[in-house]
Amino acid sequence: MISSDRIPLNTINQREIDFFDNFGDWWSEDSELKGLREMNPIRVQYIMEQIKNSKPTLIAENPLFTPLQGLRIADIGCGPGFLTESLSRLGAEVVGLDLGKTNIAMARAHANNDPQLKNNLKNGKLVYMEASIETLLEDPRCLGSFDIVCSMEVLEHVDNPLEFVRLCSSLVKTDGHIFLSTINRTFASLFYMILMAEYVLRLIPIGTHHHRQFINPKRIISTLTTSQFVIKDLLGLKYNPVTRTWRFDNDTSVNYILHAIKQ
Ligand SMILES: C[S@@+](CC[C@H](N)C(=O)[O-])C[C@H]1O[C@@H](n2cnc3c(N)ncnc32)[C@H](O)[C@@H]1O
Ligand SMILES: [Mg+2]
Repeated sequence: MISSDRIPLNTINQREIDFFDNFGDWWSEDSELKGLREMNPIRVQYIMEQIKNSKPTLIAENPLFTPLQGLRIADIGCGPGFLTESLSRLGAEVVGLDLGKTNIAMARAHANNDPQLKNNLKNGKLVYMEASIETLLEDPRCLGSFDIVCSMEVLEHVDNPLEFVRLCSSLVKTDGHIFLSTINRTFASLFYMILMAEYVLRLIPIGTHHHRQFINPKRIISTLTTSQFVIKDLLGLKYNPVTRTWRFDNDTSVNYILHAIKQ
């Protein structure tokens, strides 16, 4: 697939997929997973700022407020489509892919409630696929075919996450972008993301995260660098449980997001 001289590692962790496929309506205000939706504005802001800073010409100048028009984006592990919908509204052609059957059904149903997104679904500018990245890559036309690949809060839920990063990176065009967000493997992430967020503040369901699956950004950076990417940015994300909002922070010891460009 990526290189014919090596056997690809399995990245699918069925237990994780089943876990995320059983949360009812993630879009609801009372969803136990509403924290992910609350994270969406800062991700969209990050993606737009990073693209503008590194390649202003990618942002289309047009009167329809669709600055991502003309770009092809893959959102891997899209859940019920929080980021996917935003990118579609901004004018991109987006493929949202997730192995959760209920998540993909929820994503399609939610998009069908909005006239613009419904139209995008109808004309194939917004596509949801119940599939793994491995399945997507079985179509050789997908290799190097996306301007932007995003995978947000997924790496800590797959097996062999660095293989998953390599698979994501193989979808990106030369000069294209990859955006990844996940959780660092530190004492701080054990304290904040598991003890505090799951057990004390009950911000996310107990059992959502496993510390051994958290990843140091250096490992992702090194994988991307050996896959011909130049790292453009690595930034921490901090959550305020009182205002229920996220902000950027230089501290990457818990949540972080990164951006790289393929050479
Ligand atoms: C924490 S959720 C993140 C959802 C979305 N990216 C967001 O941030 O709003 C993780 C998602 O990854 C999906 N997932 C986990 N492993 C996957 C895999 N190997 N292939 C596709 N999707 C996967 C799960 O089904 C789940 O929807
Ligand atoms: Mg997570």
